[in-house]
Amino acid sequence: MTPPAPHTPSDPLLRVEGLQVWYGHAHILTGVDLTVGRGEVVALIGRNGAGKTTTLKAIMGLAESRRGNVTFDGRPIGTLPPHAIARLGLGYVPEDRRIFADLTVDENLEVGRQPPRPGAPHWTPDRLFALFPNLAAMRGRRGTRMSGGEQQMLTLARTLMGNPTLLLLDEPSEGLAPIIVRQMADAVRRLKAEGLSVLVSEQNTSFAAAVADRASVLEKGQVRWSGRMADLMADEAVRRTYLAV
Ligand SMILES: Nc1ncnc2c1ncn2[C@@H]1O[C@H](COP(=O)(O)OP(=O)(O)OP(=O)(O)O)[C@@H](O)[C@H]1O
Repeated sequence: MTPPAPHTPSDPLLRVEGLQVWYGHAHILTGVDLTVGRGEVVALIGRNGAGKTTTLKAIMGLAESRRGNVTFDGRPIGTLPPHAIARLGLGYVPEDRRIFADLTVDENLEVGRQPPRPGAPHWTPDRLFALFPNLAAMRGRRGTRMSGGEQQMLTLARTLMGNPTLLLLDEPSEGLAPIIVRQMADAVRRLKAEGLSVLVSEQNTSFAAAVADRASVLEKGQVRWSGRMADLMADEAVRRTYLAV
């Protein structure tokens, strides 16, 4: 038997093996392997078009043509539909902010409310406003009158109202002002401190370095490197080969 890669959790919360995805005839993911341990933040890093969004969508059951093994908390989820996967405790925050523009901040949060889940942090609007103070100052504001960064935070906060055990976060820093990026990184670190597990896709290596324990580097639909985030930051050759440095 092949020994596990160093630093890989032996009983991960999420295990992805040989994940393949096709869009029509285009074979986009050709075999992605990764794990996320309990309470761990893992960064899925790669250049534009490497397949990060496709990987998260496929884990969430949103890629129609997919193959491979995905287990969550020991349970196979590779063939389940997205709503069944969400019900098991996976929260997905897509890259394009998905808020209800005509609803207020408070109303958007209510839309996401789910019962508490054993083993997962239990979120209430008040706890989320402590995590995102800017949202607290605009509870009655409608989505149409919020900035991109505020909408991104609201999308994350609304997903947390579902009390997930694992969060799939797609490029949370993209297009945000540096100060909002810092607030987002701070929020992810606090989520980890609450015990949440996170798989975060990023092109921004410094954001990933600020939040992640481990990293998997994706290129052309495959993981080419995985290990500790600190080791990736120390290895300029790997970053030069697979990422923009
Ligand atoms: N719906 C689709 N139909 C066909 N091809 C697609 C579709 N969505 C993505 N692709 C292609 O799949 C590849 C991977 O895209 P994906 O969005 O997963 O990459 P990414 O790493 O998330 O990049 P980005 O940072 O640009 O979002 C790209 O070549 C992209 O053009």
